[in-house]
Amino acid sequence: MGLDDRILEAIARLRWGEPTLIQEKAIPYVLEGKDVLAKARTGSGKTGAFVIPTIHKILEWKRSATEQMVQAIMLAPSKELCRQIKENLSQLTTLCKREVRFIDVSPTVPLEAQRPLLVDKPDIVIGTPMRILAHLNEGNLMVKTSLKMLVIDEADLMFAFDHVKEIQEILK
Ligand SMILES: Nc1ncnc2c1ncn2[C@@H]1O[C@H](COP(=O)(O)OP(=O)(O)OP(=O)(O)O)[C@@H](O)[C@H]1O
Repeated sequence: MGLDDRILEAIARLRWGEPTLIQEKAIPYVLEGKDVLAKARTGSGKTGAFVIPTIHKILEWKRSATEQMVQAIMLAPSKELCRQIKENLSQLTTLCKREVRFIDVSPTVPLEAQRPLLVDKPDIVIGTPMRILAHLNEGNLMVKTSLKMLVIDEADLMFAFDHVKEIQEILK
């Protein structure tokens, strides 16, 4: 797939021998910059299917970047799912920690406590739709000119639990 060596080494350390089917199918499209809508059963490696190409793209963009910016937002419907994405990112960025920075702004602490974390403009911000929207509205998170990637994890749950309005607001 032409992935960055630091990602491949992290994958090797996790002892993930082969990509899962969803990873094999989805990753090349994400790398090409296409919009991807993917569906697979629980435990099939969906998180890796979006986390791996996001890390690769950020490493690629950073080679020519002149300033630090928020480039990707990952939305999940609960703080537990946000934590899962963050753990996956931690595992897969062990060899490029300095280059790829991320924070989880799910509602585990008050909004105000997260403001200083966003000042540094991490490359990836993970959060629930409501919390991401609150940071956008407060001006803590500014992505209008920098955002390159938006991930909606568990999209079926997101829409079932009526996060549609928040997601539409975020997209504006
Ligand atoms: N290529 C791979 N090879 C081996 N194990 C993998 C691979 N990709 C992911 N895994 C492992 O498989 C497990 C399930 O992955 P993951 O949580 O991404 O699945 P999921 O499809 O997102 O599940 P859910 O629908 O519950 O969110 C995790 O323990 C993860 O570390």
